[in-house]
Amino acid sequence: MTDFAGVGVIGAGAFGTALAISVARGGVPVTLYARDAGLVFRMRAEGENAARLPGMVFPDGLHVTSDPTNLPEGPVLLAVPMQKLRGALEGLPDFGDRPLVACCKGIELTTGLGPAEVIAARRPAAPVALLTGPSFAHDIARGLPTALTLACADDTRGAALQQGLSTPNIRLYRSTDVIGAEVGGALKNVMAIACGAAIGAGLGESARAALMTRGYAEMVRLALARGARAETLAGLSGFGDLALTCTSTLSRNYRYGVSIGENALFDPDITVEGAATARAVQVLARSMNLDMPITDAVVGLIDGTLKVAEALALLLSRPLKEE
Ligand SMILES: NC(=O)C1=CN([C@@H]2O[C@H](COP(=O)(O)OP(=O)(O)OC[C@H]3O[C@@H](n4cnc5c(N)ncnc54)[C@H](OP(=O)(O)O)[C@@H]3O)[C@@H](O)[C@H]2O)C=CC1
Ligand SMILES: O=C(CO)COP(=O)(O)O
Repeated sequence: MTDFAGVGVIGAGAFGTALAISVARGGVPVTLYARDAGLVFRMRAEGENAARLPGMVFPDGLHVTSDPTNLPEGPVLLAVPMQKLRGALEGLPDFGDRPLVACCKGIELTTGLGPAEVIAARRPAAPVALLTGPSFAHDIARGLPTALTLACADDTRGAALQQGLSTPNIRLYRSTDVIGAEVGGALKNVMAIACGAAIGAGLGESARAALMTRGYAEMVRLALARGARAETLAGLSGFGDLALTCTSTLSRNYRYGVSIGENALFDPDITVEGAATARAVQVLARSMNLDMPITDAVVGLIDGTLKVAEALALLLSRPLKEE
């Protein structure tokens, strides 16, 4: 299935661990890097990542390390949260000409850049790609079928990665529209927070459908303004992930939104990419003179400057317009 000697995965969170399990099950040697040597010790002893993906037994061919120079020759997948990506790169070796594949979703708060752009800025000589689309880590690790987008500006390189990183349960579709795939993966989390808040506040399924649809319009608006293709947003990395994340209680972004709608507490240690990304997108959109009312509402909800009823009133009182 692959020409790669092996695959390295940076970040032993839920997603990095799930990807490592699936690729190794496909017969490709994988080394999973965690910065915490204690966690590496426990994962070796227990044959699983009990902290992030309990019950998912490591297959043969999956190795763990706390030394990032120990990764095999081949692509390196970066599966850390978006706002941690730049810092993670600073602590990692150069990796030469090995392809670096961003596996995170979001926009960097300090720069307005997406994950592939951050990697390209920090590692200008490396080939860069993006793996994104609708999938929960638990589904991947359980071997359930998933379809994702592998985006790479260099189509030849993208084809090799598509071939090499597809697994028995991950079917990869290829795209050269990296910006479109980045924007879709980032914005769907913002919209999932909005949908969760609506459901949590008892506004109903019709309100959720409206938010998903008008949220999709915001995704396309930002993507087109950044030079992406509209059809990318209609694919797995946009519409596909929007559909999954806005409708499933397995989504952390959605559950965070529900907690806002219910006025309930939410564990601050849980990764919720849409929160920082909503703020980053608001800044970006304003600098580009783009109208992003749902994103603005989500920022207000997260910052506590808006209650759900006030956000709703703001959205509903906007001037009527063509769809
Ligand atoms: N979970 C899912 O179902 C999916 C997640 N994703 C995306 O994957 C990305 C990661 O999410 P997920 O795995 O769920 O997050 P988790 O919260 O489960 O884990 C994040 C991991 O990143 C590690 N990390 C943070 N900073 C660094 C660093 N500087 N160097 C090395 N490792 C670091 C953390 O290590 P430590 O514990 O030491 O802090 C932790 O293991 C997100 O962008 C998310 O949107 C995409 C699809 C599905
Ligand atoms: O990206 C995901 C599904 O595609 C995971 O969503 P959450 O980060 O909201 O759990």
